[in-house]
Amino acid sequence: MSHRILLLPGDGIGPEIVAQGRRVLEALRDNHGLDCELDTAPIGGAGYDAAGQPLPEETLAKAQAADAVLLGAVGGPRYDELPREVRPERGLLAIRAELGLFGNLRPAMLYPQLADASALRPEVVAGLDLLIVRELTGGIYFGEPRGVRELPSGERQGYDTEVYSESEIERIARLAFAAAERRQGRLCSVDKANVLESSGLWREVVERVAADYPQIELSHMYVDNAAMQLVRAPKQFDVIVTGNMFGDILSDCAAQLTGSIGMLPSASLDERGKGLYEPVHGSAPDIAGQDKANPLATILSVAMLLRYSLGKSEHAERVERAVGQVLEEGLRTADLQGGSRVVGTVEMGEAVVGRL
Ligand SMILES: NC(=O)C1=CN([C@@H]2O[C@H](COP(=O)(O)OP(=O)(O)OC[C@H]3O[C@@H](n4cnc5c(N)ncnc54)[C@H](O)[C@@H]3O)[C@@H](O)[C@H]2O)C=CC1
Ligand SMILES: CC(C)CC(=O)C(=O)O
Ligand SMILES: [Mg+2]
Repeated sequence: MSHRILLLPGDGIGPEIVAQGRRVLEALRDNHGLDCELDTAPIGGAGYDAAGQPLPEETLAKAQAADAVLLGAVGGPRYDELPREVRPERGLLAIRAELGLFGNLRPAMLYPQLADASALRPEVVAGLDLLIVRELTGGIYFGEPRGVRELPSGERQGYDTEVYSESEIERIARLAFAAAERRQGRLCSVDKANVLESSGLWREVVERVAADYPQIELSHMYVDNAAMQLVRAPKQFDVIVTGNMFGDILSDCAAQLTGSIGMLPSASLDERGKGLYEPVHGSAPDIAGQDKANPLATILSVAMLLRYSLGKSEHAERVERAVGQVLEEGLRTADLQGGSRVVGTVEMGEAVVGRL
């Protein structure tokens, strides 16, 4: 059966890095028996330019029909003056919501070849392998009401709402407990239950779900401490489960432990395991169009796509081994310290394809 994969390059460095992800998929198709059909559609600022909406209807229809989606990144200064409803980032939030992608898996793993590139001392990060499970379609990024209102004094006030229902918390908790079962059996739930009502309920529901997973060691941590612990002693974590905004912030923080945000892939899954795959980083306008972006987070997202949505673990491992090999050979994009040769986006992609 041919797998339909939709590519959504987006904005900024998005087209450059997705082009390298595409080459990997094409090489697997042409030389390693991966039966797939690739299609492309605009999203984010590119969607706005093409169709006046950050998530054009045709793009959504293609994504719904696809077996898996690979996305680059959206956003950039060109679009910052647009009304908020049509900003590129709204297109990303909308596709996550429309596809029901509530479960965002963000592994942060240190390739041993990058021990020198980590922001932390080698002995603190050696062997680092943690997984952040971020709730992706609820919380303050989606909560209503939101907006800017005028107070009686004439002053304007901006407001957003953090909301989580029991069912939303329960399904992300189950996904995280199941992930912990397949890993080292430790789950840390991160919240701000000392202050927020929504976090109080979060903690209560996670505790309730824990009764079904007696073999998992569950702990709770406030998000401010979790940010500190991630940079103090990250290996204490196996799986972290948290809400949308806390997970967004903590995963950028975890990126630095692995050497660069250009190394972090992600999978966003629906209830049936259908998914959208994207690097954790954004559209990096500061380096867009300069052949400087690290394509490895996108290429590692291709590996996650192969594993989770296509059930092709052998192909996924082939991609991950190829990434390890180019790092072993000393190739580095400019965001990564160390190595013996700095290469651009295209050359890094070519090198991975060459090692497949
Ligand atoms: N998933 C998405 O599409 C996301 C989009 N954004 C959007 O991206 C735009 C820029 O946001 P920023 O806050 O600057 O975050 P960013 O992640 O785009 O960039 C932060 C820093 O990391 C660097 N960086 C990011 N990816 C890299 C890569 N692959 N290789 C080398 N260096 C890389 C950038 O050059 C920059 O210095 C904004 O419009 C923002 O809304 C931000 C985060 C996620
Ligand atoms: C534009 C944001 C909604 C996306 C983001 O920062 C993320 O998902 O990591
Ligand atoms: Mg983010």
